[in-house]
Amino acid sequence: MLKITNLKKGYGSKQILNGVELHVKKGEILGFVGSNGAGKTTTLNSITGILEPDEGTITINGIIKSGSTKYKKQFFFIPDTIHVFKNISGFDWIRFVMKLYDNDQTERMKHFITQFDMEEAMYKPMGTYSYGMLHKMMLIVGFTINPPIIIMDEPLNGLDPKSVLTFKKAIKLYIEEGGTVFFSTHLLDIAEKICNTVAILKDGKIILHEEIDKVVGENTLETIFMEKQNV
Ligand SMILES: Nc1ncnc2c1ncn2[C@@H]1O[C@H](COP(=O)(O)OP(=O)(O)OP(=O)(O)O)[C@@H](O)[C@H]1O
Repeated sequence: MLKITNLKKGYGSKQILNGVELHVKKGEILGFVGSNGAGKTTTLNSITGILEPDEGTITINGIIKSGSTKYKKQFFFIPDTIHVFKNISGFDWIRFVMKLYDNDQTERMKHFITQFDMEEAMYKPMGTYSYGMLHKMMLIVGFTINPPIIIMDEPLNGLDPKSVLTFKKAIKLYIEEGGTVFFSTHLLDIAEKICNTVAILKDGKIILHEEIDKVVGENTLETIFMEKQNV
């Protein structure tokens, strides 16, 4: 599904990604973890085209990363910091994104709007949304357009407990329908519950990519993570 080969990226003289190798298979709900500053956002931004890496190859569904619509339609990205058109309503914006993806799924959109308790807010300008509401709106868009892979940077930031539950249910449905999820998080307990695989980024490389059940065993993901960080 998503294949990253020898990904390298530095800022000035500081090397952040130093040969990332990762093959995310269809059906994975991958928790992408690493310490602050490990390079998770840099990796996600390299996949989604926000950043140009120094070296490496990225493909989704066999399509090599480029600025093409074909590549962009393979994923939907939910960044940590969400910038929106402040005067446009969430509803109008979702309809616009559905057109971009050639995927008019009005009934599905209504379903997720209700599930995320956003019925009232969707008709208001996005400039009035709280941080959590912006995240919910992006999740509604992602699950509505149903692309091959949804990539998210800290998607649970700002979500209330009910929305976290809705998020879990939506992911389950999306995976059953053939989707793949790649999300970065610091919430190891939640990652352990939601994800079926985990990848740890350390010193610019993936030092572990494994099924959660296999890696955790009698331990917790937190313990394994600390062990791998040599803490
Ligand atoms: N535009 C930039 N210019 C210079 N350095 C940068 C830039 N963007 C990121 N960095 C540095 O690259 C490193 C990796 O940053 P990145 O945001 O990818 O890490 P992260 O794993 O997502 O961190 P966190 O978990 O804290 O969000 C950090 O040391 C950061 O300061």
